[in-house]
Amino acid sequence: MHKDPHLQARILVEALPYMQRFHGRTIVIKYGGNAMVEARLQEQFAHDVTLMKQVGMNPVVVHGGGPQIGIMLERLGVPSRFEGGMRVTDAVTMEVVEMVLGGRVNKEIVQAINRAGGRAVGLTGKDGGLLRARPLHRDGVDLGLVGEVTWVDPDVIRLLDQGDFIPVVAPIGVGSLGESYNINADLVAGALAATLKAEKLILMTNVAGVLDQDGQLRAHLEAAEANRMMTDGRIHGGMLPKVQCCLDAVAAGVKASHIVDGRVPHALLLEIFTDAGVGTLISESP
Ligand SMILES: Nc1ncnc2c1ncn2[C@@H]1O[C@H](COP(=O)(O)OP(=O)(O)O)[C@@H](O)[C@H]1O
Ligand SMILES: CC(=O)N[C@@H](CCC(=O)OP(=O)(O)O)C(=O)O
Repeated sequence: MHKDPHLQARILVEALPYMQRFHGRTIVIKYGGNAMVEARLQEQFAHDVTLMKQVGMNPVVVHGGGPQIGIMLERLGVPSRFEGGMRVTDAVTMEVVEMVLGGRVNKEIVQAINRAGGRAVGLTGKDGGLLRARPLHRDGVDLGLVGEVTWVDPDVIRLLDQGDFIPVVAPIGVGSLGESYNINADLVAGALAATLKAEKLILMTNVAGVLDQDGQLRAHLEAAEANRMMTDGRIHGGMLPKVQCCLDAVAAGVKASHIVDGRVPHALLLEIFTDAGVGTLISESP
């Protein structure tokens, strides 16, 4: 399955203890960035998730798709803008978001995992009442149908795990009147990891991890230092919600949260099965 002999050797030597440690455990993965759009990386991701399942873990995939939504909105001539990293979502935009995320993107990932030998099932937050949501209010800005998760009903995920299926979740929530909400995928992954008391939350992105002001990768950040970096501006922009979501997850009982470089081939396997890992580990302060 994996053609890189160097990687094969490392995994053979280092993986066994991790396989034992994570057996039967839930690992929530936010899949996004280059790893999602580059065909070769997507194929590797699908193999990695399938392997995790085959050796007894319960991977749960939450996917993004911002760029794919942007392309479709442009094609349809629907203007789009972001406020504080969130796509302002009116009713027409929501229709497109639901079609692109719940349809095209979700099924592409399901198909990639199935092709790799896994059994994936695609869901949105509407399926089985998985993700209840309400409007996200931020600094008085009206974001329309952008949502935040208010309640996770994990029954459908547990059922799929027991049936040896790999759940693939599109970040769409449902309101009390059945209306749809567009939720940032990192936030959905964090909420799911917290509810499932996951062993790990892994956010795949397009940078090496959390960088210091001199561009050095921080391989490990404890909560107190992560908070300092957010306050003094070393962590800003799109990295802010990621780090906040990792901190929320560990505070809620997730053992460790990781921000990993999805541009690295087999980033997921390296993170889970090797001693060094890739990217930044965020944990509670001792
Ligand atoms: N300390 C930091 N370390 C790394 N990236 C940071 C940091 N602070 C801000 N960023 C920015 O956050 C971006 C990652 O967030 P984002 O683009 O929203 O990711 P994604 O598209 O994967 O969700 C980086 O490209 C970088 O511009
Ligand atoms: C509210 C909001 O902004 N939702 C995102 C949902 C998709 C997402 O989060 O995709 P990425 O992880 O690829 O950015 C959006 O509309 O783009």
